[in-house]
Amino acid sequence: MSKIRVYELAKELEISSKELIALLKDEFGIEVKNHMSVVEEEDAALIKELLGDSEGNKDAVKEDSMDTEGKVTKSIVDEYEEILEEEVVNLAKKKKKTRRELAQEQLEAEEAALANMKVEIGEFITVKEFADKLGKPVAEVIKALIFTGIMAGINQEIDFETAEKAAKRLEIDIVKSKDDASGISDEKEEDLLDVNLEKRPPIVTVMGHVDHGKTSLLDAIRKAKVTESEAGGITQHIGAYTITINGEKITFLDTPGHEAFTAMRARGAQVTDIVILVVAADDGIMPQTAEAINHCKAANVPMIVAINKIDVEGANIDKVKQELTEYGLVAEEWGGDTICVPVSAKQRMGIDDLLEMVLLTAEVEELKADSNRRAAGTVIESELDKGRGPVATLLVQKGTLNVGDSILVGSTYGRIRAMFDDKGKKIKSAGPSIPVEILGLSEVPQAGDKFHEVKDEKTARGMAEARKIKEKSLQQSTMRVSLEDLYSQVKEGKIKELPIIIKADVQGSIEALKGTLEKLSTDEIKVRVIHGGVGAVTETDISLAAASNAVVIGFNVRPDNNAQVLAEKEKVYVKTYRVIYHAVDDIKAAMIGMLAPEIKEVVQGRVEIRQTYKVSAIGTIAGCYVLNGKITRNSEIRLLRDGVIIHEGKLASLKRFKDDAKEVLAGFECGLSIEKFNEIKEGDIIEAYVMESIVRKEL
Ligand SMILES: Nc1nc2c(ncn2[C@@H]2O[C@H](COP(=O)(O)OP(=O)(O)OP(=O)(O)O)[C@@H](O)[C@H]2O)c(=O)[nH]1
Repeated sequence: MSKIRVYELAKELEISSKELIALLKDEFGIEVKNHMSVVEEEDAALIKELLGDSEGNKDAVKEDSMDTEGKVTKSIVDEYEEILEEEVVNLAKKKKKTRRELAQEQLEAEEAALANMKVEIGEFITVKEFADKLGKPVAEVIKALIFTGIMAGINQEIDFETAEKAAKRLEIDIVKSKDDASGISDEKEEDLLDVNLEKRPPIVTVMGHVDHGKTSLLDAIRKAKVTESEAGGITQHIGAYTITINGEKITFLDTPGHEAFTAMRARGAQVTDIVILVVAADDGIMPQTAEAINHCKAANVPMIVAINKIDVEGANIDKVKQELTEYGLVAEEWGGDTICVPVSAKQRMGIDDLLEMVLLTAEVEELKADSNRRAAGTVIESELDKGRGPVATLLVQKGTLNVGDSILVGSTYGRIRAMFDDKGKKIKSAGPSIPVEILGLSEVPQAGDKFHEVKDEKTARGMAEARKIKEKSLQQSTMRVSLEDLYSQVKEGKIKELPIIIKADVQGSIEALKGTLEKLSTDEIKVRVIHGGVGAVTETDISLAAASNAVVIGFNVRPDNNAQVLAEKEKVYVKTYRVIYHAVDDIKAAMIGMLAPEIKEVVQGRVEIRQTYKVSAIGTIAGCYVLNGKITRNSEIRLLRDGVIIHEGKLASLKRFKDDAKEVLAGFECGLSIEKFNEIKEGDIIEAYVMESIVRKEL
């Protein structure tokens, strides 16, 4: 077996023999005596590979080009060879396997270490700090950022996602650090901060149909628990309050109704632990009760039913329980698991029982939080006060919030200057489930925004600014589920369920659609109707859809104006049909990725009918006002009464004063008549639209 001498190898590797001898010993476990010792060719090749010289051009090394240490006479060389060769070879043979293995292991370990060597960074970092962490020149990092579409200066803060994209270009892996100096990380990492979980008070929202007694019940609860000394002088100060019963606290959110609840949820904030559903015993389940039930179910929040107004003549508790069963809520006393408590908000009857049930439910839910960590929670309400500046009611959900703390709230920030409790009393700190009013924010945040305590105001400001930039780009890119991309989303495993909200002109259609649609469920995707209701598609439906990532299907009804605006803002997919099987076909096709090319309807505007005249020769002529957009002579139109489609067709005439008009814009009056249709009434709305043919993208 041919061998190579240490000095020859050292020469090839462009290091000194001394260095090589040390390297052989330390890194490869090969012990050689001096520069004249021999190294087996195989080992030498491996060493060369590891040290970067794969050529292994040992022939180029000549004896007379030895390094300084190699200036020895031939006879000494021979002598050494004679004495040592056998020894070294024996040693090499003995160690050969181990050495090779060792080298191989070393190589593998290094590769693994390289693969795992990820740079940790927090949620936000300045470009300079980022470059330092990556060990790259700032200019190179800025260049990488530009390639990812971000123009950033050296001191500008970038968020983790942006950093990740830039790092990818630089072929460096980064991970979000667990110990983020800013104090904010994603929800999962947030949970890591919860070390010492203790019981916390439940947060309760009251929902129900109009006039069933939500406000009265909240009043009754508040008054029942106000101590004698407080009575009279205390008016509630903020949109949430905490009461104490049997030494235990309960926090009530004082914005009754599911609109606020769902609007918050659409913003990603779920603060309510338990919902009290108020149903008047003399009225039973009404449309908004049903809506509330569906909203709670969609949010997976436990409900307690308060059967109210039991003092009223005609109150029928059993009838309410019976009606509840139609919504899958079976009273406990009937063998189900829905707690029903008969109460009278007016007579203050049953209030204590109700509160006890709330505590019991809270117990079962095991509501916990760590009060010894930095604070986090949600904005309940906010306003700009002339004298005090931005004022916000915050619900602390984790940790303890103190006066002087710096917080990041949505895309605004501040340092808490003053803090008040629900009775307007100045306080210094607040723990989990406690609502407080705070001063000191730079701007008014939005209800539903989350807040986080951060290490200082400077960090808070930097992060708020970075969030604003991010929000802008997000606004352009957020897309909720739509039928067009349903199939690809299912295939990519992004969704496993298609929640649907159905609005129709009659209850029968809802039932029919619900049954048929839910039967379309496959192993890959479950179709689930989360809410159905009679009437136009409203803002509440859109909020629920946004909160649940649902699509809205209208049957013979249309979205009202506000709903249309909100749907556009929230990017909720709304589609209306006039034939049930068209809706079913569409969903079926979307699920298997076979949506046919369609003619898409583009709404042009809405016109309000203000007056009608009957002209015997022509029929009904309507005096109108264009509310928004425009109407054109050739528009397709549909006539809506209370959101329900009464007629679809074309215009017979469109006039401005006496003259025929091609189009009339928002803010102008016009006269019109409808082809073969005379039943126009004051207050009706005409929706003008055109059909545009769009080629659906291949799914
Ligand atoms: N007899 C009787 N009347 C009640 C009771 N609870 C509420 N009411 C009355 O019912 C009416 C409606 O009560 P509210 O508390 O305003 O109902 P609400 O659900 O808050 O109504 P909105 O805020 O309009 O949605 C009021 O006239 C109350 O006085 C009750 O237990 N018994």
